[in-house]
Amino acid sequence: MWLSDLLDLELEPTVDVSCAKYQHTDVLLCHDDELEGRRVAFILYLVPPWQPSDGGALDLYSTDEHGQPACVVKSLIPCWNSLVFFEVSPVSFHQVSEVVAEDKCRLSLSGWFHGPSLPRPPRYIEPVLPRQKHLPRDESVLYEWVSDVYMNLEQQVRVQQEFEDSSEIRLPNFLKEEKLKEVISALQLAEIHWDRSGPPNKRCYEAADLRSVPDSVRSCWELFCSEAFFLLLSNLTGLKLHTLANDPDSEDDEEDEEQATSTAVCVGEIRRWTRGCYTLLHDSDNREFALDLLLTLGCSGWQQDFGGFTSYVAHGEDEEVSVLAHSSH
Ligand SMILES: O=C(O)CCC(=O)C(=O)O
Ligand SMILES: [Fe+2]
Repeated sequence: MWLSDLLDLELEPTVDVSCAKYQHTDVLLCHDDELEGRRVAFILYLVPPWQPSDGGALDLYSTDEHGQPACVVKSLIPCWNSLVFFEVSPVSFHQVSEVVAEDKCRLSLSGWFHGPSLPRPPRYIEPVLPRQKHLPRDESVLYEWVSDVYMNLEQQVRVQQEFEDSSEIRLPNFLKEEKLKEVISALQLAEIHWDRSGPPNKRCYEAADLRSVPDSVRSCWELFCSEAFFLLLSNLTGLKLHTLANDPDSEDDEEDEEQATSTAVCVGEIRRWTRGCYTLLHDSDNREFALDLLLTLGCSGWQQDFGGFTSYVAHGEDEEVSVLAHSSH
């Protein structure tokens, strides 16, 4: 009644409540709480004396012109027996920042009051990143960069078979050792301009401004975008990523002609992942076939519990279909 009067809205007599416990390293990433009928979110904190340096703040986000979360504009430090509530709306983005205190437990009772649903604005559709056709580079770029073993035709057939069986493959020692070293040290030494990627309800990591990367990094980048690399990838995967690639599935010329007009394109980024970085599953706006390629740099000695793995979930399913842990490259 009190809340209904205060907010001047009709609330249902029942309420959702649950108890949450956040401890060292726990976090709840940016979300808006929106679900049919949820109108007011509340949290009652049952915490020991809490400092901003303990983490675990309830961070509230501003939104941009597309209604997407932009930056944290308010951080509420939990406090014993204090009640926080806010209206759930398409712009009520918030997160619980990582608890960094090692020995404190952030306990809370939280839930939602329900009422008539509000009309929602249409979901924002992100523009797709510009894709590019391959760069005209002949196969000498492959001999310069790619380990000899992957240039061997028999080995390419073996890789292709394994890829076709499991839809994923890890190619250890893919780049020539000296080239890899060159790229890693250039990445470490150079003054690269890193931009934070968002919005935080979808992703949070840093991407290099390609204009600021040193030459060896740019050359490595161009390797992956090169015409010769598209052909190599076709051989390694059996996918027709280039008009000249063999396509074992198509025997008639008509199909070949059709595919010739739809040569693959590529898009990518040089990303830096540090503590607190993530990408979140979200409804993707355009469903398409794509080959994901990841080259991890500077991750030797990486261990499972460092995090930073990539997980794939099939559309409409809850379970992961595969998890790729990071290895040296
Ligand atoms: O515990 C908090 O401060 C917020 C929790 C929350 O946002 C949620 O459970 O949806
Ligand atoms: Fe929430």
